[in-house]
Amino acid sequence: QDVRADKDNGNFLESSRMQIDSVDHALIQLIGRREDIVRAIGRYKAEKHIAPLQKARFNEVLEQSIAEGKKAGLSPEFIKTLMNAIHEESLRIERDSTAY
Ligand SMILES: C=C(O[C@@H]1C=C(C(=O)O)C=C[C@H]1O)C(=O)O
Repeated sequence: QDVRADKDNGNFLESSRMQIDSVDHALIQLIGRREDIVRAIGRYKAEKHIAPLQKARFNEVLEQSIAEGKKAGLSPEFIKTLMNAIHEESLRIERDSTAY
């Protein structure tokens, strides 16, 4: 059962959840911005006949993200899961971009 207003006298939960909603909003906007760039790369690659998947580049992205995650107290396993999910979406978008 979810804890709501009755047990949240100082509104700690409510205000913390508002902060989470705001961070989530920013997170989604940022991922959208990232994928806009990917879409442009996808169009460029289609024109030049370059494959969407670039393993060496993605490994670089992964390593950089794992290092950044470490500074932010996030586990390498979590960063790998997160970045792999984002990368999957990138590849989907790039394959779509060839249609434009
Ligand atoms: C965006 C690119 O295309 C793909 C997507 C990547 C990403 O989302 O970071 C990285 C490498 C590629 O597999 C790229 O080649 O840079």
